[in-house]
Amino acid sequence: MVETTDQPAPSSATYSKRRRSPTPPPADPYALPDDEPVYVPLKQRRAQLIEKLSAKGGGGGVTAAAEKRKHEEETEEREQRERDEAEAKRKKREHQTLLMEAQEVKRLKAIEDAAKSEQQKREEEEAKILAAQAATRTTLAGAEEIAKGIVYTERMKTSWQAPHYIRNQSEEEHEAVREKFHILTSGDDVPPPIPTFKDMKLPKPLLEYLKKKKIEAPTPIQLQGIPVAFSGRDMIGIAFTGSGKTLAFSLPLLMFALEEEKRMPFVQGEGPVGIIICPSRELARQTYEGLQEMARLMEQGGYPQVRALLCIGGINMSEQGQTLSQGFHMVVATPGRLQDMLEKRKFTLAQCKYLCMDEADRMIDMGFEEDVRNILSFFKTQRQTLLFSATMPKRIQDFAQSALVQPILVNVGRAGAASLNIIQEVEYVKQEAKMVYLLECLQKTAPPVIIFSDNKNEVDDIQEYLLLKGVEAVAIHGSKTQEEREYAIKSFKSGKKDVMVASSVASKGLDFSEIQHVINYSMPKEIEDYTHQCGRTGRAGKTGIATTFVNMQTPEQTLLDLKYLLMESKQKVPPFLMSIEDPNLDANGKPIGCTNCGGLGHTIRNCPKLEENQRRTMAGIGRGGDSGGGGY
Ligand SMILES: Nc1ncnc2c1ncn2[C@@H]1O[C@H](COP(=O)(O)OP(=O)(O)OP(=O)(O)O)[C@@H](O)[C@H]1O
Repeated sequence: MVETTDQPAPSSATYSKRRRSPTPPPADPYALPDDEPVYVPLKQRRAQLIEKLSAKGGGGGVTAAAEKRKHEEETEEREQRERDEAEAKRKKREHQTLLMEAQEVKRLKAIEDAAKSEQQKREEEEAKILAAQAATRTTLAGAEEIAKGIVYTERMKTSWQAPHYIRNQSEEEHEAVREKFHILTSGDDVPPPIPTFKDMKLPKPLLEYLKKKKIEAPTPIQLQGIPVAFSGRDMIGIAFTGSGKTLAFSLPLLMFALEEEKRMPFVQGEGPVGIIICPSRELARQTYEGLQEMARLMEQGGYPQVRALLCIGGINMSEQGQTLSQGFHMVVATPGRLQDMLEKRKFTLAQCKYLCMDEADRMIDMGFEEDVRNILSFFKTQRQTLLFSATMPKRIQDFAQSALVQPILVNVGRAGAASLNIIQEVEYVKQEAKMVYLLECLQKTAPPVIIFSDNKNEVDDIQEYLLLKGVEAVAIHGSKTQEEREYAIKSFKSGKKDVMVASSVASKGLDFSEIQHVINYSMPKEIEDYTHQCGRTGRAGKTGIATTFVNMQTPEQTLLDLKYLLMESKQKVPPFLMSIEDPNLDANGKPIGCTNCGGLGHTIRNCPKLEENQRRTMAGIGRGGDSGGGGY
C-alpha cells in the first residue's frame, strides 16, 4: 500500500511517536556555522602535515624529519629571541633605577655640600690627599713580622731609674721643668726630665768627656730624651738643628753596649746590640767618631772595651777587619751598605735590641723606606726604636707609629722651625747679579762659611768662581767621589779651607763647628730643606747668620713659606716678602698651612714635597738622588 499525502494531520500522539532529530543545544553566539572551515594555527597544521607525511614512510620520512628539525630550530630561535628581549627590558629597567638612584645620591650630596662650610670641604679634601699618601706607605716592620702577624705590645724594660729625689717629685714639678725648657711630650708614663748629666747616672769618664767638650748641662732634647731612651721606651725626638740630638741617642746606645759587655763579654761573630742608621755617609761617620771617642775614654777609665763598626758605602770594610773579627757592640750605618752586609751575612741582628734612625723623616722621604723595611726583617726580637729629626711632618709620625710600641713624643720647639740662635736675612738679588754679590756677601762674617745650591753644576761653578777670586773653597755634591768628599770635609773642618760650597742634601745633619755664615745661593723649594741648611750655623747655643738669595725666579708659594717661617722664628721680614698675600687664609685670617710638610705658605694641595715624592715615584728614584752623602 502506498501512502498518500492527503492523509489527515497526525495527532500530537502520533507526532510524538515519529523519529525526530534531537533538540539543538541553545545557540552559541560565537559558534561557527557548520559549513565554515575551522581555523587551525600554522604550527598545528605543520605538525599535522609532518605527522601525515611521516605515517606514509619512505623518502617522505627524511623530508619530514628535516621539516621537524627546522621547525624545532625555529621555535628555539624564537623562544631565545623572546628571552633576550625580556632580559634586555629587565636590564634597561634596572639601569634606569640605578641611574635614578645615582641622580638622587648626587642631588642629596649637592644639598649636603652646599650646607658644608668652605673649611669643611677643604679639610675633607686634604684628609683624602693625606690618606692617599698614607696608602702608598705600608707598615714600617720587617717582612717576617708582617707575615707572621707579630705585633709587639709590651714596652722594653731596662734597669735604669731616675735618682730617688727626682722620682719623688710630683708630675706637676716635672711638667714645670718641661715648660721651662719648652719641651712638649706625649705618650703614657713619660719618664721625668733630668736637668743634669750627673743625675742621669752617667759614669765618671763620660762626665769628664762632656766637661772637656764644654758640654756642661744637657740641652732640652737631651734632658728629656736621654731619660726616655735610658728607660727603654720607643721615642720620636724632634728638636731644632744643632740642639744636640746626636748625643741624645748615642749615649744610651753606648751605655747599653757597656751593660751587655759586662754581662757577657763579646767574642767573634757576636753583636751588635744596637744600630744607628743615618741618611748620609758623612753623617754616619761623624756619629761613629763620637761613639768611638766616648768608648775609648770609658775603656781608659777602667770600663770594659766596647767596639763600634762603621758601615757605609765607599769604604773598604776590611779596614775594620779587627773590629769584625773581635765581635762588636754598635753599628753606625747608611741603609744601603747595612742591608748589603746583612744580606751577605757579614753579621746578624739576632742580638740587636736598639735601633735609632737619625733624620728619620729625610731617610723615608729620600726613598730609603724599602731598605729600612728590609733591615727590620733581620731583627729576631723586639727592639727599642728611636726616631730623631729637626723636622718630622705628621705623615711621617703617623707612619712611624706602626714601628713603635707605646712611643713617647718629645718635641722641643715647633717641628720645622729654625733655631732661634740664627739671624736669618733674606736678600733680593737678580739672577745675573748673584755670583758677583756672593763675594760681597762673604764679607759679612769671618770664615768658615757654607754656600748651598740645589744644583750640582752650580755648585761647581760657584767653587770655580771663588777659586778664581782667590777664595779657599771646596765643593761637595753627589757626583763627587768618596775621596773628594772626604777631602772637602776634612779640609773644611780643620780650617784649611774657608768656604764649602755644597748641594742641599750633601751636608745635612753635619756638625761643622762654629760655622759663622750660611748662604743659601738659591732658596730651596721645600721649607724643611731651608731649615736644615740654615741649621748648619747657630749650633750648640752659638749664634750665626743665614743669608738667602731670592728673586723673580723664586716661586711665590716658596716665598710665602719663607715669610711665615721668618715670622715664627721672630726674624725681620723684608717688605717685599711682607707684601705677598696669602690666598689660603682661614676664617680668622690665619694661614691654613700644609698638613704634609708643615709649611705655612701653602696647603697640602700644592705641597712641593708631595710633588717631589710623586716625581721620584714616577722616575723610580730610590736612595735619594743627589744625596751627596750617597746613602749606600
Ligand atoms: N749639652 C750640650 N751643650 C753644649 N753643646 C752641645 C751639647 N750637646 C751637644 N752639643 C754640641 O752641639 C753641636 C750640635 O749637636 P748635634 O750635631 O747633635 O745637633 P743635632 O741636633 O743633631 O743637629 P742636626 O739636626 O743639624 O743634625 C755638637 O757640636 C755637639 O758637640
